[in-house]
Amino acid sequence: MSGHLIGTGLTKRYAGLVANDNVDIEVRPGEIVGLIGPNGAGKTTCFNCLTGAQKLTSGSITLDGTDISYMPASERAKMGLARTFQQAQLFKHLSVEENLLLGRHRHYGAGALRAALGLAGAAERKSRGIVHSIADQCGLTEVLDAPVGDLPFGTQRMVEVARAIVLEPTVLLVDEPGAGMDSTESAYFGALLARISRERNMSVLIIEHDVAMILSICDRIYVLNFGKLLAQGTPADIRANAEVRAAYFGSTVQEAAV
Ligand SMILES: Nc1ncnc2c1ncn2[C@@H]1O[C@H](COP(=O)(O)OP(=O)(O)OP(=O)(O)O)[C@@H](O)[C@H]1O
Repeated sequence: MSGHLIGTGLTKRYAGLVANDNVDIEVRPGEIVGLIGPNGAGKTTCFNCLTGAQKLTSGSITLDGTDISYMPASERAKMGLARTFQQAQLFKHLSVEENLLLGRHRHYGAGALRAALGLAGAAERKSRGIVHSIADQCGLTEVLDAPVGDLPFGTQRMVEVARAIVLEPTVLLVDEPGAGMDSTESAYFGALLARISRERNMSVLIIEHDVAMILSICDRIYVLNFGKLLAQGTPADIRANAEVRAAYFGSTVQEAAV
């Protein structure tokens, strides 16, 4: 089974600061795994190292048994590792369909671009078919023709997820999708993401500050604090962990638990 990502001893140093300090993290095939921690704990740095946007200072990463530690980001993406960004990487004036076709074009060449321009051949039709089926899975069929900038914020976040999924990844890294959403939107988003993950058999690693959403959708959770792993375990383990409560949750976890 594919979609197995393992980071071992991940360490990233900036001048005078260790943003990730010997972090071991694993996402098994089909799992939804949360990565949480206070601001500045090193979560996005961890994503950047896993995807290849930043070079590790030390440590190693495998994807389905292949060492990808020194592989360029584009190669990792071709191997099945995709991500979303905290600031969505979308063209606001283009339609949802055009954004998804262009997202596919970045990795699959001119076929998708020709499809975006309406120059349909067999490859282009295939790209368009895949984009439509992913849009459907992500609940975006009704808004395919709408300019992304006109859509509600939560829908834009789902377009960002769909833009990553058009690469047909086996592992998707989702960076703080709930930022700017209220708790209802965030819960809806989390439930939809969990369903997409199950339907596509796609592993997910998600950074999120909305603890209630993380506790409800994740199989396992890692907690980072000052660049180090503070705890890991099931949602029940994390809820019960006194160190996590003290360092991070405060009363939030009690609210989330009820
Ligand atoms: N390019 C960089 N150069 C120097 N320091 C950096 C750089 N990027 C991040 N840092 C520092 O590394 C630490 C970890 O940052 P990171 O963005 O990974 O944390 P985070 O947990 O994702 O935070 P947030 O929840 O606020 O997004 C912070 O102290 C940050 O200021």
